[in-house]
Amino acid sequence: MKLAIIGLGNMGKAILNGILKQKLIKPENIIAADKKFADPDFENTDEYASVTVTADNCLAAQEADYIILAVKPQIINLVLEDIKKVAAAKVVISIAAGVKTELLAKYFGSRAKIVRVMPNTPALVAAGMSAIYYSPAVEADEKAFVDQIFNSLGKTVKVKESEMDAVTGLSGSGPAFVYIFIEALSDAGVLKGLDRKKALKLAAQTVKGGAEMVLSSGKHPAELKDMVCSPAGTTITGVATLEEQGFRSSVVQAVKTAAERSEELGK
Ligand SMILES: NC(=O)C1=CN([C@@H]2O[C@H](COP(=O)(O)OP(=O)(O)OC[C@H]3O[C@@H](n4cnc5c(N)ncnc54)[C@H](O)[C@@H]3O)[C@@H](O)[C@H]2O)C=CC1
Ligand SMILES: O=C(O)[C@@H]1CCC=N1
Repeated sequence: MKLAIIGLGNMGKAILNGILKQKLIKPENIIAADKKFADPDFENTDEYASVTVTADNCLAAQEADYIILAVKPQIINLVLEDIKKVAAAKVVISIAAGVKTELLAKYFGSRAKIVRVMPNTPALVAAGMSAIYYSPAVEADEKAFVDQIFNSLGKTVKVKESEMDAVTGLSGSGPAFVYIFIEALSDAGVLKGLDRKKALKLAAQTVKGGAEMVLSSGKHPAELKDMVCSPAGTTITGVATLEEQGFRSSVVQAVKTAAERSEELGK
């Protein structure tokens, strides 16, 4: 199986490097296309050394059986124009926020094999979360291969296409919200006298540990929170402050507005 990845920015690179680390597809079967490769100053450093690189989207699409579109929603039409003549019978996997299968079908036809995936950047360390929607024409063996790609990068979940904007606001954008939380936790540690390195380690491992508890204990987050809160203790004092400061509602608004932006991008 040959895979083309078109758009090697933050997410395209996370997917490529994740796949290479997991050794799921041999590097010689991967072709990476990005307009930046046409830049005379571009150096094919270690990052891409093992895969074929090109600035020609059409060539990449022509060579491949599976094509991942990892370009910004705002320019996806340009890329679809580039590849429409050669990609109609292939499996086209778009990760672009908001871009609907309806738009892709305008280029490849209503019976095209279109997949929408909303991954996230922790794919780079095999801790990604990808939501997948298959259009009806995608065959079982093709679904199995796409599942395998994204399972190798972390966890996957199947969603309806109508759920994609919500997923984008939550797990697509979510890592940025989590990083801000981790940064704020470690800032607070520094404020209270810890050195930065120690504070960051304490903060990141605490978030990781909390996530592991939710995923593996089967307990509701509220119950896990209650287990940390001693009567008149330190934690409930901090929890009361978070509630006073509107932490919960800030998070809800962040995901809601991110999801709404995804809806807008799809119009
Ligand atoms: N960054 C993230 O965490 C996530 C991004 N996505 C989606 O992934 C897509 C890419 O996002 P990022 O990687 O963040 O963007 P980015 O801006 O980092 O990367 C986009 C890449 O596309 C290349 N490009 C621009 N025009 C091109 C063209 N005509 N032909 C070929 N390549 C071209 C750029 O040179 C750049 O390397 C977007 O649609 C976004 O919605 C989805 C999930 C998470
Ligand atoms: O910010 C964005 O638009 C993309 C989609 C999800 C994460 N990053």
